[in-house]
Amino acid sequence: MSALKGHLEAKGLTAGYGQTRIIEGISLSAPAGSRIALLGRNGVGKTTTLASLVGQTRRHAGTLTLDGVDLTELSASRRAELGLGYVPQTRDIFRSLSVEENLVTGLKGRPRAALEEAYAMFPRLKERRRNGGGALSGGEQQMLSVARALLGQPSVLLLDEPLEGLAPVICDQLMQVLTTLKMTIILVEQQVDRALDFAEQVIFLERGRVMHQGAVADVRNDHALTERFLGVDLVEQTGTGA
Ligand SMILES: Nc1ncnc2c1ncn2[C@@H]1O[C@H](COP(=O)(O)OP(=O)(O)OP(=O)(O)O)[C@@H](O)[C@H]1O
Repeated sequence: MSALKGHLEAKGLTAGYGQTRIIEGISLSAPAGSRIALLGRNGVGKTTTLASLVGQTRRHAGTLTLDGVDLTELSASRRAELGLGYVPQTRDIFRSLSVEENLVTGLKGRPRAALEEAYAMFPRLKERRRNGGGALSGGEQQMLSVARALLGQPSVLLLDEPLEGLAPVICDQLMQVLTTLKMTIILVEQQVDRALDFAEQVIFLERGRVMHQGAVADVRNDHALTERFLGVDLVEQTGTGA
């Protein structure tokens, strides 16, 4: 059996939109199979970081490798083919296509029978497979967006605020599914508690830079860290303190 793939390594990534640099010198290492929460206050560059990893921003400096393969100069579509899966904050599903047609766009040449993987993961999508993407609830749209990314069999999955606007029970279901996945996952999420329950490592961003990378366990107990980078005292907020 081959070793687990999905070791993503960024070094000194500086990128933005046009001439504007939003992230500066981002270095991060996501070992194969690791789960990383990318956190920070609004506007610090979390979305831009994910978009830069998948090749959707303008790069000014830095390098990116996946399992030693240099992705730096590769297009977004080539990066996707090589294993980067992306679920953007906008859940970019096709509203005029049915659920099943949306899923088919994620197959990337795989046989249609692979759709059953998506339906097994999210039975709700099977029930709704003939419905238009635009007729789905927010939770169903998010399931569709995640399922479509997974059909491409990525070795790294980048998720941008997947829980935004979803009811708590749907958040529970989605996180439950994500927990079963055997791949590298980088999660941007405003629901910090859920992100920390899910991840092993945390990266804090501030003004487009990585300010801290460490184990979740250390972050949970460090009031100063969470207060500084998130503006919340997690220990107080969740009542898990002394
Ligand atoms: N397409 C764009 N063109 C120009 N500037 C942009 C664009 N998208 C984002 N920005 C700017 O980049 C900065 C970082 O935004 P980004 O969305 O990456 O942060 P974020 O940490 O994900 O924020 P949030 O938590 O609010 O989603 C912001 O100042 C934002 O205005």
